[in-house]
Amino acid sequence: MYTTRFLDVPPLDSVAGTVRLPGSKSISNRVLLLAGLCEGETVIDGLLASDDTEVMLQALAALGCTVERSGEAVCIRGIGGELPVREADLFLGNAGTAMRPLTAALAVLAAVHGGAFRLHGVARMHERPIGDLVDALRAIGCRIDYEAAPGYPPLRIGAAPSGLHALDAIRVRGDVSSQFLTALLLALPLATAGGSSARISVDGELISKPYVGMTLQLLERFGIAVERDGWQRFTIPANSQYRSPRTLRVEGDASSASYFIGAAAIAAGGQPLRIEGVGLDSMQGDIRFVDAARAMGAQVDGGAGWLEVRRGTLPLRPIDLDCKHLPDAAMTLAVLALFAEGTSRLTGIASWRVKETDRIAAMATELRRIGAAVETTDDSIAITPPAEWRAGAIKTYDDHRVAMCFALAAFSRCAGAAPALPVRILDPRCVGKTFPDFFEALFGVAAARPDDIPVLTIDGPTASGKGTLASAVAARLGYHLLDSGAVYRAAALAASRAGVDRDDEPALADLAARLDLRFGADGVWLGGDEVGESLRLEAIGSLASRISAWPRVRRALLDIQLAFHRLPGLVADGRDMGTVVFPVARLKVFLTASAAQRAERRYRQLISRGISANIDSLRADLEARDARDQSRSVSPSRPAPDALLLDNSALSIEDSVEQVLAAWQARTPFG
Ligand SMILES: Nc1ncnc2c1ncn2[C@@H]1O[C@H](COP(=O)(O)OP(=O)(O)O)[C@@H](O)[C@H]1O
Ligand SMILES: Nc1ccn([C@H]2C[C@H](O)[C@@H](COP(=O)(O)OP(=O)(O)O)O2)c(=O)n1
Repeated sequence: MYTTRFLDVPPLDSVAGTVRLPGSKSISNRVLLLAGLCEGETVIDGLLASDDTEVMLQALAALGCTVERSGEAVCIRGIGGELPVREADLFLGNAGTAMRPLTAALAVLAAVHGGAFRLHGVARMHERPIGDLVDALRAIGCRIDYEAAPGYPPLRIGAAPSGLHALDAIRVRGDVSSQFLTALLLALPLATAGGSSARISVDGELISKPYVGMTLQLLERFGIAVERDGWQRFTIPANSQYRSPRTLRVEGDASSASYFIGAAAIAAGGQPLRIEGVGLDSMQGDIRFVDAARAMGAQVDGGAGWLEVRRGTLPLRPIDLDCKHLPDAAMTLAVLALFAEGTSRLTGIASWRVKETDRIAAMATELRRIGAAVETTDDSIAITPPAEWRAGAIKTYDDHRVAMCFALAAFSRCAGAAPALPVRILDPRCVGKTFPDFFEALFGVAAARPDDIPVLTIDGPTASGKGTLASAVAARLGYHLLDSGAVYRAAALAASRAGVDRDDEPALADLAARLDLRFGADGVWLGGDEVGESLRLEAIGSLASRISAWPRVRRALLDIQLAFHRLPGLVADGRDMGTVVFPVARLKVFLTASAAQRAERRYRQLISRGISANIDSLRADLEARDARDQSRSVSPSRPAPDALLLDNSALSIEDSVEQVLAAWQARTPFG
């Protein structure tokens, strides 16, 4: 997951390959609650790992459920209609799918068993209405108090003074959020233990019916057969009891699929994009996004648990659609509208106003930012594609779906934008709510023209701070990091281990060409050995300096270095990054510091690692190395003509990082 302040998605051209979707958030949190309420163990496979499921898991654990994780599966031992923990303070983040059902379940449990619970979340959660659900629960005798603003969390739930009653005449509004009805359906089986059935009537037209359909299907899996009269009346039979299905697999998230269906509908690429985890048999309403994408021009095939999508008509056909049944995936349609020939209109989206943010306002603002003409009403949005695309820094409002759908704006070339533009996604971490690895998954299947994948190079002499600066800058930009010195050092280490003479160019080049080198989060691996520490030895640095003077060695190591040039971008440090390996780099920094400073830094670095060192010999060594690196015939260490020269002798690390980031920012269109 990207936790940077922003992520620049370069102009993207095509998609290909296979993407596996994370589990559906809606199914995951419903199943977790049901597993938590029933007796015995339920093993849930394919559960979404995200912020929203995490708060649900923590709440269940706090309420006395046993939660065991093993790999992809989670095993829940439920409380079986009892209430082992009678007091808890539950933080539920911004997860509506946790707040609403837990409110209903705890209100009913506390009414039956007694107890005191506090439910709260982030600031935005305290702005999301829950009054209609609370009213329905109060009407059957539950005790729920508002801690602050009436109608909104935080909530305090307590024992019911006179028990539950009027179970046969429960009323709930269905036209604001279907989550209220879902919450009641999930929780009310608990209220039927005393021998009465529970009957719920829906006031107003029920929105998001497919989500309620999903709730009913999942209840059935847990042994609860709800009788349904159209979408207005629901009856839960007396003495209903949750029965664990023992094992259950969560479908991939159909809303998450929409970003990839959308990408494949607009991107070039002869092959279809395969999407696994959700298919045409899905129980999720948002699978109907497939019909909308087809109507706009996409070619979609599919079966049970899979989809294959390719571009059909482009520009897309504009769409005029009532989106009541697919409120979440409809946001993706709003961005696809940028690729249509004419104005698209999405109606029936009043529920957008009470989601993670006011989504109608957010989408309108951000679509306009990249050049679209947008008109909105209380429950609709109309989008006309940009006459001229603009590079936009997209605000995401702590809303995962805003972040994910706007990533599609990076395909602007497919809509004819010239030049093609990158898109900046602010606070990309918000995708953690439902799809923590969304951007990684996108970069795994999307391709960009090499010239569009940005590179920032940092060259300079030894101990000037290249590595420190490069890794800090890469971390701030969310880019890959190439420590090319480590590649030369690895070749030197391999040569030293194999006993190859430092002057035997053909043997060294042969060894370099076969180097089995892997850089991973778990260290640097040469063959089966982790060699991170060994590479830093001064003797290996010196040998690297010597063997790196051989042209054939340099050539043999080129591909390893070029392979780092991947989406979303690269920061590369070394001697010839800007001059030879990445001459097209957007920013080339040549970093220097006085020899005295550098010797001092290296000395401190070695001492802090418990390696003894002598400052005078270090200085002599580094001066000899500088001379060799600068004077060799191929790729000598020197600044590129267009390099930014930065002497950091008198700068702190943070100051150097800020200076380089400022120079980088000035070279982006987001300035
Ligand atoms: N601007 C700076 N000011 C002070 N110390 C620095 C600065 N940049 C780097 N250092 C320190 O100098 C040492 C050598 O830096 P390193 O990044 O390993 O250099 P290089 O990759 O150029 O050989 C590190 O211990 C680092 O913390
Ligand atoms: N792009 C590069 C990177 C390193 N080298 C050579 C020259 C250097 O003396 C050695 C070791 O590089 P490294 O950057 O790890 O060395 P320092 O950390 O600066 O001491 O490799 C090179 O020739 N070209």
